[in-house]
Amino acid sequence: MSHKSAKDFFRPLAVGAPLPLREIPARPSRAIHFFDPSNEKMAAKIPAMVGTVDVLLGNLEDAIKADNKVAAREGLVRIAQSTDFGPTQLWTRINALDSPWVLDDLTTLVPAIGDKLDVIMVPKVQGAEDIHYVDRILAQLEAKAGLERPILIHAILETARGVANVEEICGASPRMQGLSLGPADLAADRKMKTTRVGGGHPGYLVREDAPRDADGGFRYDADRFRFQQDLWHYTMAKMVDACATHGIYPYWGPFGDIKDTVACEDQFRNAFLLGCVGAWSLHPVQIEIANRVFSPSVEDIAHARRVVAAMGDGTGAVMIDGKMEDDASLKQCLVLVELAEELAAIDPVLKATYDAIETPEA
Ligand SMILES: CC(C)(COP(=O)(O)OP(=O)(O)OC[C@H]1O[C@@H](n2cnc3c(N)ncnc32)[C@H](O)[C@@H]1OP(=O)(O)O)[C@@H](O)C(=O)NCCC(=O)NCCSC(=O)C[C@H](O)C(=O)O
Ligand SMILES: [Mg+2]
Repeated sequence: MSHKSAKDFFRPLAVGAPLPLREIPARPSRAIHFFDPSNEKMAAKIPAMVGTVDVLLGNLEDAIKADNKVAAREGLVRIAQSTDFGPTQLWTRINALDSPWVLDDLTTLVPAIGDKLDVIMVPKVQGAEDIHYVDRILAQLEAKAGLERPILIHAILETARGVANVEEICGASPRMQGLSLGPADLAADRKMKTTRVGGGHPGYLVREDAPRDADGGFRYDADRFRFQQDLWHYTMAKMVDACATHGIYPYWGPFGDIKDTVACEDQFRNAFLLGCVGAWSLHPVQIEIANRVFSPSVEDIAHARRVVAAMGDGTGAVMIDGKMEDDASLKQCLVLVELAEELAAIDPVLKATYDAIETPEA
């Protein structure tokens, strides 16, 4: 595979297109809230959701009926043109690159609402070639529309080949903003034997060893603990490493069991702890879960600030509550403190909560 030279990497791909960004801005994106712009009831709710969610995403791909594809695209244009999004980002998910709709998605959206669109989510990305294709078209459309800032690209990791190529996907363009894990399509593509959208499976487990009976034989029929395992751990960790390597952002995707808010919270928290910055919300009830889970807790910030204060110039080692802290744990604490600062800048309630934490003297 041929790579661009370093000097060409940050050149615009079309004459007149905006300069690519050298750093992807760390904008809060705890919940990427999906809505169907062709669904009038849903669409009517969007203006009032501005400011309550970090990202509103007009979905054009799966979950939109084929007969409604054009209405969804036109609905998104209408909503974007008539709404002031304030601090909330506007994203869209375009149709798959091999679908009959994607070219019209791009050629309609960029001229009409390119100045309002922050990120375009591209589904079923297989390799760098898919990103290169969208990258060039976006540059041409941006140049034609006279846009002043580049629209970023977010890829969904939802094919086995995409997972195998995750590193080259992350590094394919300076437009790459992040990746989401799409568990439903990925399960199908891998021929996993599940029927769910995210979450675990009661059959994917590890069982406690069989106890022995008095004769030393094994009692295989005894009641034994079973521990459900995480179907997604490998892929999520691989995605997080690839994103961190390339300075872009990883996200958990959807959790389809809307009523099971407890398991949704678990799924989101696993993602948060492993390095993801957000997850998708499919229903209004999932926004609060994502906003809470992907914001550092008061306890974590209180502890992190203590470590920062105790570590002074950042070198050496100290004991806090019986635990050794050094520059490696300090760096972890700074991740949380910096995230809290970014979130406080857009969320006044969170700011008041973090401000109220007693901070130790340095
Ligand atoms: C999941 C839903 C179909 C549920 O809709 P519904 O049955 O209408 O739910 P409720 O009756 O509880 O709704 C209550 C009210 O809230 C409004 N509503 C519902 N969802 C949304 C929303 N996302 N945004 C805004 N408003 C919403 C309803 O209209 C009700 O309003 P009212 O009657 O006035 O009180 C539905 O939530 C839905 O379609 N969600 C989005 C689904 C989606 O986008 N799916 C695609 C992403 S997941 C995916 O693609 C898989 C992935 O790619 C992979 O491969 O893993
Ligand atoms: Mg999908």
